[in-house]
Amino acid sequence: MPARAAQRCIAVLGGSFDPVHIGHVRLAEHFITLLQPDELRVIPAGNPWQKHGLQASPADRVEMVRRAFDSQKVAVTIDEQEIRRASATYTIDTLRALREELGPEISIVFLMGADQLQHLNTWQDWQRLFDYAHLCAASRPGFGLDATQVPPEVTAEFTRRRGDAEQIRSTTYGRAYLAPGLEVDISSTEIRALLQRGARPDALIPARVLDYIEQQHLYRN
Ligand SMILES: Nc1ncnc2c1ncn2[C@@H]1O[C@H](COP(=O)(O)OP(=O)(O)OP(=O)(O)O)[C@@H](O)[C@H]1O
Ligand SMILES: O=C(O)c1ccc[n+]([C@@H]2O[C@H](COP(=O)([O-])O)[C@@H](O)[C@H]2O)c1
Repeated sequence: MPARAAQRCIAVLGGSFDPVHIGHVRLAEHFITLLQPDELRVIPAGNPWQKHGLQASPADRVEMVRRAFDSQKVAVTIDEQEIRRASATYTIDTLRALREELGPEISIVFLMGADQLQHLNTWQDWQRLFDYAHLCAASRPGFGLDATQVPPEVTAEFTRRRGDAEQIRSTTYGRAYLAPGLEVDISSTEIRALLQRGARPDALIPARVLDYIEQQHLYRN
């Protein structure tokens, strides 16, 4: 199926979100500003096979994500498909399901931070991801986007497929985009450690997410 003109554009942010933080929100907002999508689809991972187990339950992660993305300029959908799927979470399965659900005339744009770009070549069927979606990656402190930090085959694929924001918005899949300039030095790992020590990382997490963490006594041990 050749890429065709897109009627609408959906930006997709997948993640463990254990817990969701301001880095995730800023990543999404960066691409919302750039691409002006019609919808942001946030997809909490069910069973992220490259991580060593998650601390919060799927239900808690879904509720935290709901709270974190409750005031965006675009429509936001929290999509629980990966949580419903029992098997390991592979993005290729998710994008295939999204394409099936949305049909051939929607631009699907999968967003990620540079840490994931740096090992994209280890993802299941990573080159086939472009058969279903565009891929956009943003910088992250400690993780650059340039060829010295990204595996050569990933850099080659992103160079070959490079598109601008308008091409990504207006075609359905197959392009790549690198966004330097996002420098939000926050990670879930750091937040879990702070919470475990009894700190209150209110500058790192949306207020309503921190309220939920406290109410539910999450990440205390
Ligand atoms: N501060 C950040 N800047 C840019 N991208 C980010 C940032 N934090 C997370 N991301 C991206 O968001 C997606 C989901 O990340 P994830 O939920 O694993 O958070 P994390 O902070 O990396 O978690 P952990 O510390 O547990 O590994 C990934 O594509 C990741 O690259
Ligand atoms: O498809 C894969 O093999 C794959 C490998 C690693 C990560 N991902 C996806 O990348 C997104 C961010 O993952 P993480 O581990 O940073 O939370 C999330 O949607 C994961 O399902 C996907």
